[in-house]
Amino acid sequence: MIEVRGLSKSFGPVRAVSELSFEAAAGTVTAFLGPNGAGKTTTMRMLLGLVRPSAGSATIGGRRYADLPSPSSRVGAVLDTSGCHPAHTVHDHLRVYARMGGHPRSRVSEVMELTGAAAFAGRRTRTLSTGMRRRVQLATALLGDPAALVLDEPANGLDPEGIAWLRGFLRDLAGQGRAILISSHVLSEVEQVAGQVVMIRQGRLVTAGPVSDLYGAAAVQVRSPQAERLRAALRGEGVTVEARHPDVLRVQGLTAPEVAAAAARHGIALHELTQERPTLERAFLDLTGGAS
Ligand SMILES: Nc1ncnc2c1ncn2[C@@H]1O[C@H](COP(=O)(O)OP(=O)(O)OP(=O)(O)O)[C@@H](O)[C@H]1O
Repeated sequence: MIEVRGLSKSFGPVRAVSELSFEAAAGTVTAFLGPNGAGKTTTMRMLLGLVRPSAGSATIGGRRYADLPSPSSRVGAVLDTSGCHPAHTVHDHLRVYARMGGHPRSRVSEVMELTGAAAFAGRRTRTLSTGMRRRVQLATALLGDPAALVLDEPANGLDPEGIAWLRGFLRDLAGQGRAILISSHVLSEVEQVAGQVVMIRQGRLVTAGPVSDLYGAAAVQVRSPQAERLRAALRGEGVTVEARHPDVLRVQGLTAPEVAAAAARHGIALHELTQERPTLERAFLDLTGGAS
């Protein structure tokens, strides 16, 4: 399990991370979300022992990175800066990292097969596309078969096919019982793969919980030729109904099935019923009650 407790980091006057606490459990993909500059990379770098916290702790399996025996067998990481020697082939690169981590040579071909990097094993790393590079980074992270993965914006630069592959891959890895923490500033990129979300803004926690909670706050859009009657039928505590058009309402505080059930009870025809997919910004606004 990946655990962050009361974690803070200041760079001079900049408070990058502020009293942050959350965990990423085994067997789950946890999305670490926040706008640019929110403190995601700094938090991940503290987890990986690359930045020293000003206060608090960041642990993997109960230990700080620096105290982990054979760290690459405990946690695999993909950071934007994870470099490859440009003249090395993919195969050479993985062999070097396997040797450094004390992992058996047989792992090299295993991780190449797992990530699809086997298809370009002989290519020099400087000639790789972004998508290929991501696969090599993931292969490197998996050399030690770690129970935890910390991936900073792993979908960055991937095309839709690459993103779809990554989703399936991360789901499989989590299904094997690993704790996976992935950062992103795009909710749609991670909502289909993550079970849990941790949202931060300006270094502070906004919310942590199941990804489905985000939709609790999301609105439902409904089109009906009897919109005014529907609006009256939906009236209730905690429900906000806003007319978008003469025949379109945006409803907050009810789920799509609840809106459909209310319409059915009153014999009101519906022509369209859509659960809005919140953008990260929208979810932030809903969750923070509109405070930005
Ligand atoms: N080494 C550093 N020195 C000074 N300030 C830093 C340093 N690293 C990060 N910061 C600052 O800390 C804050 C958080 O940055 P961080 O890179 O952790 O955010 P992020 O959520 O990963 O953003 P992004 O999505 O843009 O990658 C920013 O204000 C950034 O400018």
